[in-house]
Amino acid sequence: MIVLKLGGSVITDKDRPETLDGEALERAADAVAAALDGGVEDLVIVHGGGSFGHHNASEHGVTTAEGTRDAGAALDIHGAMTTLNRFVLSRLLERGVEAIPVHPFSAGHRDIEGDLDLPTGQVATLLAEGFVPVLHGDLIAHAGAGATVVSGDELVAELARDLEADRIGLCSTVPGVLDDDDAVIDRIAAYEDVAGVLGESAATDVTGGMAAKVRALLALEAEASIFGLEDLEAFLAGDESGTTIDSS
Ligand SMILES: Nc1ncnc2c1ncn2[C@@H]1O[C@H](COP(=O)(O)OP(=O)(O)OP(=O)(O)O)[C@@H](O)[C@H]1O
Ligand SMILES: C=C(C)CCOP(=O)(O)O
Repeated sequence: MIVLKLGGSVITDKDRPETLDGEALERAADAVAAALDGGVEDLVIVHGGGSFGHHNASEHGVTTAEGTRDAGAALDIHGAMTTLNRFVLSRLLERGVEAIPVHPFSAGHRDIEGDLDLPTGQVATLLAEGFVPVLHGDLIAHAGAGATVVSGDELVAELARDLEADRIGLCSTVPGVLDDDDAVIDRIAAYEDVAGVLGESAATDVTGGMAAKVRALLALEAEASIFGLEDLEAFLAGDESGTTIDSS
């Protein structure tokens, strides 16, 4: 079973509010369709927000920790994400991928500590029935805070743990985690080893950029990869690509 995140920075133009990167999304959808034709069976896709969601959340002052109790603001942020989700689904459906949306806002919650609880029975059942579930970064009910943002990276980690994923990949706009000289770091085993080079996203982003990604993946028992769009096909074919995160 593969859990794949299509980063919002890849499939949108993250600097322009609510703008797709149509060409990149088509390339990603082509790679997914080719992998399924080539024998990949169980695939869960999660996509991020990019220029959908982050701008709206930022305008309303909402992050993964700062919530809102304003239903209008909540709908604005969630609505931007479901709009992007429809675009992603339509590109996959056009290619014969049996893609089905799963909206985290209607499924999960955070407790008072901010810990995420995401039921995955519906995802497992959709997989068993031959569908490709497509989740997305979203808002989520948060005890004591109203509704906060849940990033696609957190969802990937939760799904990978619960469904015991064999492979975990984050496709982003960079070819991997980069060092001070912009070279791809092959392997990361501990946060302290790379803390100095990890930063936020260069664009508007409320979920912590590369630093949050590495943290979320290091908390997993299984290995995970961070790579660019040019390596998506290779990752889906089983190759090692970009940066491998492995804390074991
Ligand atoms: N050491 C680093 N190596 C690579 N990228 C880094 C590093 N430090 C910070 N970054 C930033 O992190 C960004 C990737 O994180 P970002 O959260 O934007 O990606 P994404 O998951 O693809 O998008 P989204 O969060 O919208 O889904 C890069 O574009 C870069 O600006
Ligand atoms: C900003 C929202 C609503 C979701 C962000 O998800 P991410 O792009 O995976 O961090």
